Amino acid sequence: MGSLRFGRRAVTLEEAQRQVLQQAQLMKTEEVPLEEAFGRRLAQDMTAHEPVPHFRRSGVDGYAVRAVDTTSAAADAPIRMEVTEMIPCGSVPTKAIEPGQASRIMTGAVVPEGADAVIMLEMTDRAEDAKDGTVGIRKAMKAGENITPIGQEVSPGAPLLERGCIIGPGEAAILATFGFHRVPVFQQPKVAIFSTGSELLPVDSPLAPGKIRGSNSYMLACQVKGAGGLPQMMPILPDEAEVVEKQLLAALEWADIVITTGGVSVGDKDVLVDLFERWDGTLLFNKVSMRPGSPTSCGMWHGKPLFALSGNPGASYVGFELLVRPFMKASLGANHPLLPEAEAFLDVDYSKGSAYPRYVRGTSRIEGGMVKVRPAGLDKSSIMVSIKDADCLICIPSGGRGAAQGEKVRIMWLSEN
Ligand SMILES: Nc1nc2c(c(=O)[nH]1)N[C@H]1C(S)=C(S)[C@@H](COP(=O)(O)OP(=O)(O)OC[C@H]3O[C@@H](n4cnc5c(N)ncnc54)[C@H](O)[C@@H]3O)O[C@H]1N2
Ligand code: MOO
Ligand SMILES: [Mg+2]
Repeated sequence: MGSLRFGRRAVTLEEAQRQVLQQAQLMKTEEVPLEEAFGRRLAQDMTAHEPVPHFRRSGVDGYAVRAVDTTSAAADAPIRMEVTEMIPCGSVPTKAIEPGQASRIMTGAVVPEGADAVIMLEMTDRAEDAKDGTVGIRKAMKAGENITPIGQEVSPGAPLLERGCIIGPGEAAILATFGFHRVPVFQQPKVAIFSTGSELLPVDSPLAPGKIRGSNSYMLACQVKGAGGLPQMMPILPDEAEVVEKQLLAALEWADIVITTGGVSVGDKDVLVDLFERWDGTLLFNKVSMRPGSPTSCGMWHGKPLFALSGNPGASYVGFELLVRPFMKASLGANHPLLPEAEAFLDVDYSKGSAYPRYVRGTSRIEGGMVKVRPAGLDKSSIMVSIKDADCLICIPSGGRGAAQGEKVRIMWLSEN
């Protein structure tokens, strides 16, 4: 049994996160069509090169007029104006508005020169009813009314999007508006996911005595995908250090990140510990003062990170959220790679003390404008079934007493990206 198995020095979670983030390098960039960029992270800041709108735009269907011509207009005293033309969306007015004139105009169309207000159709007499080509204006207009000035929404040179942002609906609309039909995005990290353990069966296997179906790879692949990576589920690894070394080295040839689960504690068969005894990589840490996932280890091997997560499903899930996701987010240019934090109130007593801070999978609800949280299920690192109910991690400080119902606690929001 090697020296790394026992007497490990635990680093705090914050220290582990700092070390992991220090290793993160920005992914290379690529250009993809806008419609393929949804959910990806933008690889450069975007700035407006045009104003929006780029012409004076009518906000209503009606008539473009000079406000000064309408000062004495009223519902019972319409002013008749000569209608010069009809301006639909997408075309350009051909006539400037002179005193006493109006142009029929549609929402989104270009307001003609000379006009400084657009009166809604409902405030006019139907021009069609007048045989003389005039329209009755029944309301006094103010200058600027119902006209969006050039650049009101965005002026040229204004910042539009920051590098690292996720391209969602709002971002897609901005990119389309400004004609970015090819978008610079960060390449998605390729993540090799290995489960270790001779007890693990493929998911299509019937159960056998002492064996279980491996679920961590599937769970982690989902997490990787949500975090913007390309997961590759690898064959289940046996508890043999030479085989594990060979397989991981092969994966490091093409993967940007390698994740293993299991075999990282103090058991005789905990094969990742054996690997760390014999490899030529650099161990960053092999113990974190947190529950679950205290044996979580991380090292750099051939310039790539190897995250060795605990085998227990709860520990594996939390280890990914607290260490792997931040690394991935940082590699993809996110400004805030760590899980966002908030304050919440405990809905129930949590009496389990711990030598290490706990990151309890929690379910939140809003009551009276306050966030209330409770453990998503039985809080044991071996419990898998409640992971689906967690929307946050409840941070319980170390110490013997846990935390009482009603107590204010720090939480970290879990999200899909
Ligand atoms: N004497 C001690 N025993 C343990 C300690 C300790 O400090 N001293 N630490 C405990 C803690 S904490 C954890 S967490 C686990 C960590 O175990 P490993 O990371 O070595 O994981 P395994 O031993 O391989 O498996 C643990 C558990 O998880 C199941 N497992 C593993 N892989 C999968 C998978 N892909 N899908 C589903 N379930 C999986 C495995 O069957 C075991 O039941 O060690 C404690 N023990
Ligand atoms: O610290 Mo272990 O990873 O929870 O049971
Ligand atoms: Mg073990």
